[in-house]
Amino acid sequence: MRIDARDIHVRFGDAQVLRGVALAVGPGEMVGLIGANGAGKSTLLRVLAGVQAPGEGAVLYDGRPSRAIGERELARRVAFLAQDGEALWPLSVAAVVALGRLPYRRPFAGLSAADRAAVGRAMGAAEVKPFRERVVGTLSGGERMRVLLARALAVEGDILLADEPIAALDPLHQLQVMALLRATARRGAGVVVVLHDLTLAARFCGRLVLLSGGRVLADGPAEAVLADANVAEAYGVTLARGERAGETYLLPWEPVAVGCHGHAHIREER
Ligand SMILES: Nc1ncnc2c1ncn2[C@@H]1O[C@H](COP(=O)(O)OP(=O)(O)OP(=O)(O)O)[C@@H](O)[C@H]1O
Repeated sequence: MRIDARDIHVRFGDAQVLRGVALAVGPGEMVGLIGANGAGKSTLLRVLAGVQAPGEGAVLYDGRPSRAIGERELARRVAFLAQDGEALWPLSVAAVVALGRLPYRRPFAGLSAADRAAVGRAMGAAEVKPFRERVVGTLSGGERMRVLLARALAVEGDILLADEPIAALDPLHQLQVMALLRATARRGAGVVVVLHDLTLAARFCGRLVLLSGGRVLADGPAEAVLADANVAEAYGVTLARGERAGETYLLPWEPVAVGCHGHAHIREER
């Protein structure tokens, strides 16, 4: 499925959060959505998921608006992992992951064999099987995040929208979840993942979309999107860059100096 957001405007009260954002994602694409705190990444993801209506603009799913597809069909095709899924419910891990199959189930019907297989695959991929019987509210933050990821994977949709899925994870699980998302894209899903880690964004995402000031400041391969000028404008920092085995790593280094006219400029390396 192709998801195509056109000229999206979102305003909350006086704050214009998105102003004319366009983003189209096709099957097999792994897109990293990046930008500073408050740049509008979660808002855009919610718009793509169909849970936040834009003030202006439209989101098309294979050329059709969500109302032409229907809520249930959309929920089967577009999986959404929200940022602050607190999930302190008194439910077992397996029951939470099974919620990902709700769009497939008939009212009051249990899990079908296909549902159980999808739940098993998702729990295996997100490595939550060891605590499948635990109550989800008793898990650590990172464990819980992997359970919510498993719930989104269990949907086995055409599109996976994941809002900061690695923010609470230890280094090994960060790498594993990024690899898992990339594998999901390689199997044909369109994946959009919100990230703050620019190294992992650059390494794992074939395409980055950088939001700043409510607009798309840059959209393309990591080398181009993470050019010094874009990073300075979007984040107000310089990056230190290094290379390992042909891949670049990037560290936030220092705030950009602000010139006398209020223009940010990057301090020369000494
Ligand atoms: N329901 C709302 N009501 C009012 N303001 C909102 C609402 N939702 C978001 N905002 C504001 O819109 C802006 C964008 O929020 P959003 O969550 O999309 O940012 P983000 O890029 O995901 O940020 P972060 O990196 O901090 O998660 C923020 O300034 C936020 O305070």
